[in-house]
Amino acid sequence: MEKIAAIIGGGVIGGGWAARFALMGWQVRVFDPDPEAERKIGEVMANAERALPMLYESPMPKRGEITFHDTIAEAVVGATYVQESVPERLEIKQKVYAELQKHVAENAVLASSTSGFKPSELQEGAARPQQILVAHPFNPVYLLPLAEVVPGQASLEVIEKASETLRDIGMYPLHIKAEIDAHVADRLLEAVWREALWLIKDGICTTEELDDAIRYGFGLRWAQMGLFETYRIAGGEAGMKHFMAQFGPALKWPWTKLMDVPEFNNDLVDLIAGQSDDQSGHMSIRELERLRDNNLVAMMRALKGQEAAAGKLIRDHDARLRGPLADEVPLVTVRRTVPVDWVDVNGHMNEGRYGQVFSDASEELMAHVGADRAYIDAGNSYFTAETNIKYLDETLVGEEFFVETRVALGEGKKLRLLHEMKRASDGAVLSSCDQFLLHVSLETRKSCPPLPDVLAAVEALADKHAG
Ligand SMILES: NC(=O)C1=CN([C@@H]2O[C@H](COP(=O)(O)OP(=O)(O)OC[C@H]3O[C@@H](n4cnc5c(N)ncnc54)[C@H](O)[C@@H]3O)[C@@H](O)[C@H]2O)C=CC1
Ligand SMILES: C[N+](C)(C)CC(=O)CC(=O)[O-]
Repeated sequence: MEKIAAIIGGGVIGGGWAARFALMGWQVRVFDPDPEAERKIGEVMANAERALPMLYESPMPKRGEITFHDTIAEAVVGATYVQESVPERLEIKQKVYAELQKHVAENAVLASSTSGFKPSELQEGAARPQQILVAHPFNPVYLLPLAEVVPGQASLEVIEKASETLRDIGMYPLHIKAEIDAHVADRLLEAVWREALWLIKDGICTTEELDDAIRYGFGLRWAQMGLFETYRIAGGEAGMKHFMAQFGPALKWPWTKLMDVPEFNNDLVDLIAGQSDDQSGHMSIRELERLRDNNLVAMMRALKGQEAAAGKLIRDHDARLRGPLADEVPLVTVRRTVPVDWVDVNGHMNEGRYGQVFSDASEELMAHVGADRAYIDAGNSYFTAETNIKYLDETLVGEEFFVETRVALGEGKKLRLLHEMKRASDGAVLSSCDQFLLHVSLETRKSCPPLPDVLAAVEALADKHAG
């Protein structure tokens, strides 16, 4: 069944949702009265399609289309999931929900991106309050996985459907059971923001120094473990109890001004905006976005290797995206995008990564002939004895490519694979690899014939690929 999402409001956040849904294979229908909405979403999509596929080793789903519609009624046709991202004004949001509920399917999910409103405020006066909930995302929506799901009066069915949809597009639905203004994460962000405004206003540090205080230290810690696990470790062997005993009294010391808000006036705006211009004014917002996206991709890919938090989530999603190989000649064993962390000082994919690409291709082929994880765990495998890689053209960051693999020889314990790595946009051959493998027993660490089923599958492929 075609998956259809409607995006109501296509600004910074709606654009990010549209891009994530489309890149994950959903048809996306947008309503936004701004005549510039299509251009703006196009620009967000350009950044998103460069960055999001870099997170994955598996082929991405076939991209969905983004279409633009003149009314809410038209935009919600066929939608099972609607994400509202109109401005943070309660009266605008409530009007949008009244219109939505006249046209949308009764079993569709209506989710709001609101940063601060409680679901009960959105549900007030609605025809079907149980259909509405909050799914609060983080910018850039196409890369950051968290969505705070706050149900209020939403039914269990709607909560479950919303969570399932969010997981389908690679997100992490965090169910916040009680509703409060600004949910959980924005409460924390707002507290840090207020304290930061004081520090700048009082002349303690500049915007740049404050950013340094985060990005060289605790920001890195938070990205992988959050607050409480980090502080548990900081308590030493005695853990959290000792940490609290040591730092508890500081709660009463003047370490924080959080109860107090700096006066929001033009002087404060000019002070912060002026320092921010000095710090980052040499780059456009789009350039800053690309820098941010590269850093986020590299960090999340590193966490993927450690199976930590967001990294583990993406790794598991990767596994769900990976299907069996299509039975075609030649076999397409790899389809992916060159991520930022694979590029070297020459600005192209480093030669070491080609080895990884062809190793991934042969692993896929092995799984295809039955030499999969279970086969290896049972004590049999193939070892590579020789590879000859030719680098034929440059492969650049963000480029999509695929690998075609042929079995050139499949006799007894010998397996010879010919791989060709091709650019997806024009089919140009970027690299080739002639790889010779030997079947081995993992017990004796010596070569031996494959088990009969694997040998038969290898021989069948060699026949199919002959010539
Ligand atoms: N900007 C951020 O960092 C984040 C914002 N949010 C939330 O997302 C929502 C949207 O915020 P942004 O995207 O930042 O705002 P934005 O101003 O960039 O986008 C709002 C869009 O809604 C459109 N719009 C206005 N009235 C509309 C209507 N009646 N029907 C359909 N579209 C309409 C506008 O033309 C505009 O394109 C807000 O609720 C905000 O709290 C959530 C997470 C982060
Ligand atoms: C500033 N903000 C309240 C709109 C921020 C958010 O809601 C989440 C984010 O992306 O930081």
